[in-house]
Amino acid sequence: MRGPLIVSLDIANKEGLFKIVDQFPSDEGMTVKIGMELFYGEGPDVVRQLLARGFKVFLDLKLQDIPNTVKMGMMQIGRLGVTYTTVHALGGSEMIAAAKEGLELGSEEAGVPSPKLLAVTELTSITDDALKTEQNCRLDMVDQVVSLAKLAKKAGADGVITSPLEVSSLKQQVGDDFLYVTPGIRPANFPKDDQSRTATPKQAAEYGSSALVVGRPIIRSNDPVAAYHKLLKEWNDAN
Ligand SMILES: O=C(O)c1cc(=O)[nH]c(=O)n1[C@@H]1O[C@H](COP(=O)(O)O)[C@@H](O)[C@H]1O
Repeated sequence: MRGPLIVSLDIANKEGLFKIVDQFPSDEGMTVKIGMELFYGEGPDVVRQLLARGFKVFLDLKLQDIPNTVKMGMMQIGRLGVTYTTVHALGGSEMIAAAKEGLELGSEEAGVPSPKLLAVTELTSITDDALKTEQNCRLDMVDQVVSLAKLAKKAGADGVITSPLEVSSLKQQVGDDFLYVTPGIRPANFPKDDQSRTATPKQAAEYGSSALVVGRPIIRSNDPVAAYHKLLKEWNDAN
């Protein structure tokens, strides 16, 4: 079975959040992603409320700092009972290993399962050109993403975040025993917004994505539940 279609709830406050969330049945084990906008405004209580309603939560704060600071931050995240969380792979192998250690310590202390640690490779907003001219990277996008994914895997991450466009190379070069979670998902005819490396749910399935992350095409829709089910069907029905 295919992994989840994770709905990214990039919304400013609890009122706006629950206006959308309450339209979805919470008994389907659906996974929702909370990012920095909501978390900085509302704090960890909003995560607890979503968990209490039966949602699985992906807490996406993309930590990147020295290893000890990340470890201590991840201990706090580990206590919450979320299913996934993120670091930037560019923080390095020691930082990724420290993040994993922090998650395990925090979750063990709280008696909840340890969240899966996903390392962000190159953001899906980064173009091939920006990789070369702004990051001064010698590698092509695919090779850079593969290199970061290998580093993240060796350091103990459970998977990476990347665009669907790199997934088939990742599966060949990094292996099937690793999660490839892909944002940058756009239905045909939906604007790219600030995303650069995009694909439809069907294309992402064909490339071999483990799970999708979709925000604006669902939450900005007039009917978020219908938009979710349409994309979910496209994801589940693809070969
Ligand atoms: O870590 C992420 O989730 C992430 C990584 C990345 O490279 N690109 C990316 O878009 N995301 C997140 O995925 C979501 C995509 O939202 P939409 O572009 O609205 O579908 C946002 O919450 C981003 O923060």
